Amino acid sequence: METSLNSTKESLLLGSKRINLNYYPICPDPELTVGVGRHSDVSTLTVLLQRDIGGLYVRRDNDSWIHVPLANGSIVINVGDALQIMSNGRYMSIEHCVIANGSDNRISVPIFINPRPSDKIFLFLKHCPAERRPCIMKFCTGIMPSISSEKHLMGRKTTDVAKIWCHLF
Ligand SMILES: O=C(O)CCC(=O)C(=O)O
Ligand SMILES: [Fe+2]
Repeated sequence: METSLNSTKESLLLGSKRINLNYYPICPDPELTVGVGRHSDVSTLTVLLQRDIGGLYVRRDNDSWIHVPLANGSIVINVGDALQIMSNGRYMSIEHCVIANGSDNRISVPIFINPRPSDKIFLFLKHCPAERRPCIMKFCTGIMPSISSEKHLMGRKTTDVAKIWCHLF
């Protein structure tokens, strides 16, 4: 079956891209520092390139974390908060963190693929079974970076705060 891509939807999913270059200097006592604290990305998807050093952990449940295995030349794809919102939780954003390394410098290059800041994102209703009521109906992605600041998050995920904020729209 041939399906053509709707360019309006494409820009909602992938309309803006940002690349970060992360450098984590070697740390003699990694226990005493934080590489990157636990968070989920506000993106639709994040494409992550990392050197063969390791240190990226993803959360499995309340108490356990999985060290993302390193495969030569592989990339990691993280589901972000925007996709969680648009899919009404069918695809959940993944909480992750980075632990500093005791024996080598670490470099990573995340490419964040996002809706454009001016976009309002909705869940795609036709992909939402009738029995599952939407948690977040409409959401202006321009405010996501401010939600994800520590002040507003207070230990919660961006999507949890969005459930409260969305009532303002
Ligand atoms: O350095 C990494 O592997 C991940 C960095 C990260 O999670 C981020 O920049 O959002
Ligand atoms: Fe991240």
